[in-house]
Amino acid sequence: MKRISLLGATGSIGTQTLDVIRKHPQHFSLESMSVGRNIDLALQQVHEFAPALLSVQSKEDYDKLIHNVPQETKVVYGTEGLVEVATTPDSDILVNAVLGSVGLSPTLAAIQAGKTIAIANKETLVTAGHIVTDAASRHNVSLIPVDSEHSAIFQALNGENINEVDRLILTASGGSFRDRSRNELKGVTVSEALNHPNWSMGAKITIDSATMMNKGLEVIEAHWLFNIPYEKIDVVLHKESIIHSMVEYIDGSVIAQLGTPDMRVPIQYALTYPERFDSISNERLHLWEIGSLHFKKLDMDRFRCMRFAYEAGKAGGTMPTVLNAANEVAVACFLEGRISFLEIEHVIEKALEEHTVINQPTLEEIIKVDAETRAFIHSTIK
Ligand SMILES: NC(=O)C1=CN([C@@H]2O[C@H](COP(=O)(O)OP(=O)(O)OC[C@H]3O[C@@H](n4cnc5c(N)ncnc54)[C@H](OP(=O)(O)O)[C@@H]3O)[C@@H](O)[C@H]2O)C=CC1
Ligand SMILES: CC(=O)[C@@H](O)[C@H](O)COP(=O)(O)O
Ligand SMILES: [Mn+2]
Repeated sequence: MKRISLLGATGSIGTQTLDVIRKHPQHFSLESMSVGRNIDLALQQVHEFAPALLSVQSKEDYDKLIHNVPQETKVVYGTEGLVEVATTPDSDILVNAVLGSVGLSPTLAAIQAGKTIAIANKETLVTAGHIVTDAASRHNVSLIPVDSEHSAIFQALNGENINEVDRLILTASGGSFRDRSRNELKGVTVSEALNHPNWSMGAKITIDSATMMNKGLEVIEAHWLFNIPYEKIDVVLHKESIIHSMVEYIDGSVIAQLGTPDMRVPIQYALTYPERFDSISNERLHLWEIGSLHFKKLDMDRFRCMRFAYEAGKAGGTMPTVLNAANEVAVACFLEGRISFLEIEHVIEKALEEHTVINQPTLEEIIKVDAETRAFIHSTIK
């Protein structure tokens, strides 16, 4: 029996993690969970899974909830609440499926507590990759990827020698606007942008897919998870999202991982690794039904956020922190209808241009740069 702590239980990855737990009750139990603002769903989840600990985002929601949860469930809130969930003494593994760089402090706390981490939350690795990976290696903690591309690479690296890797090849669907030119991006709506062709995901990552910032964040995530230089990480457009990513070795062999687009597969693999359990879904990959798979070279002038991400990653230090914070705020403003789709990349570019990189930043410096960048974007947009 593996006892699980789950950050972001009410989200897309969070609810699919609960599907996996529900499918294998003899193997998994939910020890603790956090939510943001979706208190109604949180209550249902608490009644179904009976975790010992629940964290909510605000004191206000804590006050509302405290009398509605069973006595066996302790309720906490805020960043301290996230940290308490992440470090639950009785849990074996943390699934980090919270959204945004708010995931950084619970991740670091979990590492210090020696917890294995199934990591979906990419913003944490982008904003402070060197701090997270240094801490994980010092505490001998495994970071098991959940993101579909990184799970694919993790599987393609299984049993191989990392020194014999020539390159990592991440696949990108191209997102909601993959068939439009830059000119055709003027005036696109939020609901068009939220219409991802292959995956059903949370709003922020769906917009990131449309701007291609998602793939940019994933390049930086791959750099930190697999310790591979940016020059050896490529992205190829693959509109079907069937090949989830590939590793090319020095002898020219390419090992890929394929499957239908279903996040419950990589989530479950992260929880069962190195074993595999029965699939949660009956749907199998029938290549004859798909017929053909397509691949295209990535155009960095069309998808400018890809260029920003490579440049920020290569610049290193606090540059990826700026990239991430600017993107988080810009996407939130787009979702609120305050800026246009193309303004997302415009304000991110401004933030990157304004920033003077700090090399090997401390955690305090990262937190400060994150806050300053958010303030800068808000003032730019105002
Ligand atoms: N969805 C997917 O298929 C994939 C997602 N990822 C990554 O996983 C992470 C989660 O994505 P996804 O599940 O789509 O996101 P969602 O928006 O669907 O869910 C986010 C979760 O985090 C909670 N949350 C948001 N902000 C806060 C906060 N400030 N404090 C506490 N809790 C908060 C939300 O709570 P509530 O809803 O209650 O407010 C919700 O439980 C992201 O980093 C994403 O890039 C990676 C690969 C695939
Ligand atoms: C499911 C998943 O891992 C997402 O990150 C997905 O990859 C988004 O698809 P694209 O970014 O390729 O559009
Ligand atoms: Mn992904």
